[in-house]
Amino acid sequence: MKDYATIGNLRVSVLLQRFVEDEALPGTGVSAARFWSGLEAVLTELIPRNKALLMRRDELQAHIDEWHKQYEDDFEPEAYKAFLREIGYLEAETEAFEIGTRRVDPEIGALAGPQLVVPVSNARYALNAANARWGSLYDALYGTDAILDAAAGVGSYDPARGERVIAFAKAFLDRTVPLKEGSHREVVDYGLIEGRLVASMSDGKRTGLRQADKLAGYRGESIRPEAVLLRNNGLHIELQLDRSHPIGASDPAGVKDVLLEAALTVIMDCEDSVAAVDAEDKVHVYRNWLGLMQGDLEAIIVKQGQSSVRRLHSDRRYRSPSDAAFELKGRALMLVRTVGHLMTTNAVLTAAGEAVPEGILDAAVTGLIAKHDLLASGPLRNSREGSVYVVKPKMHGSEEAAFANVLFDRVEDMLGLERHTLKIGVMDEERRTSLNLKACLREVKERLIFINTGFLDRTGDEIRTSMEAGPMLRKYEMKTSPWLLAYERANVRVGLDCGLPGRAQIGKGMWAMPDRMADMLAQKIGHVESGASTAWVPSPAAAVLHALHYHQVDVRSAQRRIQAEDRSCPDEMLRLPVQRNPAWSAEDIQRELDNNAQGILGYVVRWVEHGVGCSKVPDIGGVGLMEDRATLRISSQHMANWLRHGVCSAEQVMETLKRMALVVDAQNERDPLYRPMSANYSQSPGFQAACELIFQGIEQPNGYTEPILHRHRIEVKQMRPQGRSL
Ligand SMILES: CC(=O)SCCNC(=O)CCNC(=O)[C@H](O)C(C)(C)COP(=O)(O)OP(=O)(O)OC[C@H]1O[C@@H](n2cnc3c(N)ncnc32)[C@H](O)[C@@H]1OP(=O)(O)O
Ligand SMILES: O=CC(=O)O
Ligand SMILES: [Mg+2]
Repeated sequence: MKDYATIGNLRVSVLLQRFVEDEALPGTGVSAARFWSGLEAVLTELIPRNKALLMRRDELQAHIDEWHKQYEDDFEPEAYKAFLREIGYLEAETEAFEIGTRRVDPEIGALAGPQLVVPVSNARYALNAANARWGSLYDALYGTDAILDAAAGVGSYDPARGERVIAFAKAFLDRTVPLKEGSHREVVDYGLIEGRLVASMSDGKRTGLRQADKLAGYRGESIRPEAVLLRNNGLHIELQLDRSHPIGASDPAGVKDVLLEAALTVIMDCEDSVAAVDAEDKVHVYRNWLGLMQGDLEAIIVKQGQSSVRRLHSDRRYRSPSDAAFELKGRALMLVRTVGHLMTTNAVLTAAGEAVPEGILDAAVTGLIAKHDLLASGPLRNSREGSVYVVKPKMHGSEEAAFANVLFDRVEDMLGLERHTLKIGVMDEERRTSLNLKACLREVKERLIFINTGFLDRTGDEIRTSMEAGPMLRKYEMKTSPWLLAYERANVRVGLDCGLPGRAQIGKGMWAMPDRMADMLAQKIGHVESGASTAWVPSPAAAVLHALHYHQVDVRSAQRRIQAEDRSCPDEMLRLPVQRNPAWSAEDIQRELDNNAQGILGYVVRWVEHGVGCSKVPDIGGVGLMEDRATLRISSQHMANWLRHGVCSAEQVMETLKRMALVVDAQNERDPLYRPMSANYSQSPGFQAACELIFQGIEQPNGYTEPILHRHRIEVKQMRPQGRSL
């Protein structure tokens, strides 16, 4: 087969071989022979174990399906618990322990702030995300609906809107870095004298900061600085001063912007927000990660006819109040999310011609690439502590966490890395992990750097696990249902009990309405109050706005309060989100189906036909929702569940899909590469994939969408090799 090279007993796609040998290996001190023989050894050892873990998932699901076929949701909680224990779904209680992770960067261990997620396949967005460590508060407020109508932020500058933005920003300064007297609104000049901030007021008086130690530094001349650096709850705020700038000129103190330290960390995602189905796609994803780790990734940006090159930002230079030069990181600390244990990739084949577990290949190649950062081969550092931060999704229970730990051990050995260099962020997003979280964390306790409530996958798993118990609640009711609230609380509790603060993040999930920033400002503070040291945001502007929450709430104090209160009740997680005796009207049912179908089609058609792994898709109310594979898992499993329990018929689902396909076609009509699904439903790969996800939803392993999406995307790529990929 000409596309594959035989290396030892493996057959490696030539695209991958060339990438690894010509681009990734040079400079790492790892030879090609060592890499490939190491990979072969890891695969030989771990493939059987990986397969056994997947079989165990199916076995447990089959037991649970049987139980519900017998009892539906009519059983005593204790009997259900005993059953889950008996089949090994619920693991034995874990003795108290604390994690022992060492060499973590402050962004993970010491600081609390937003975590941005980005599909690493899109270099333009990935660079933007890495640079979102710092973001303009003025832009985030002006360009979104955070404080004013979003529509008004488009077009030429609106001074009235600008004034509201500035007033908001100065009120924020008054709350977080207040002056001894008066307001930042009244300041006409900022300067430093003898290491202290001096604010001259419009009435001629001078004042300083109420807490002098909130001054962190400055840039320019101390008496006439171009930037004043402040710090609150560990996060920096830069007042940018420039009277020659149009905004600075109209500001009494010459403030042209307030820059916030925003995305402390960013997850470069190789998983649910990307569509990578073959060696070509995998190499594209790996190449961008390499560019980030070597510091030379570039993207050409064309805006309003002007072309520019986007690169990683340098570190930021300041002088301290006592006049010593220092730098702050200019980029978010980068983590990489690899895939889970389920999928295989034909980028590498075993001697028997089998595709290998994609998660194993990801661990080896992303780890190899990160060695460039560890060896400081490029101009910019990611981890100053010499760690590689890997986020591991979709693990079920402690045996799968233990498997990840062994995999990381083996990859460290093959790459010549010190033990526990590869850190792990555990996505708490499958029911078997949530219920046994402590046991899972114990398996990775020397390398754990985060837990995160991935509530989207978790909801999909909740639906699939209890599929046979009855019809599920409507989708919008899930977010406030008892199991989910218990899961969110238990996660924080376990994180605190296992000593994560100081060593690892306790993280919360994604804000999935990227255009609804006012709602995010109002609601996402709840994440910080609930003890999370980070939470996911979908865009740089959202990172800036979410950073405001960490100025408002001191996370460590919130965590101490939570530890003292102990309101978590893990057994509540076992309350099934089943709607007993549903009394939904025909309109309610149709609305739910319409909404799910629109989201599924809008996302799937772009995934399968264009290789776009994350999209903003309007729901039936017109609200743009971030859709990725996890949200697709929820919608498709939900429809499969209602079909299974006769809430709707197959004909109704098909009618709904065809009607919604017209809506999605209309939404995409300006895209010249888009092929309408309604032109020929039976020939539309997107439409067919959507149908399979619903009508064959119950047969999908744990309700995952990857197998169907991959199969259809591969077919499309074979038919139309020119199809775009992001
Ligand atoms: C359940 C889970 O697993 S959640 C985790 C996976 N999900 C994600 O990673 C979501 C990440 N977010 C995204 O991919 C995008 O924001 C989407 C798809 C939701 C919306 O994308 P778009 O419709 O293109 O956004 P929109 O047009 O509003 O904004 C585009 C601009 O914002 C920037 N942007 C948007 N999202 C991001 C991001 N996550 N990181 C960096 N920059 C971003 C783009 O770079 C672009 O700016 P540019 O022109 O200067 O390059
Ligand atoms: O990965 C995140 C989720 O919510 O799922
Ligand atoms: Mg997920």
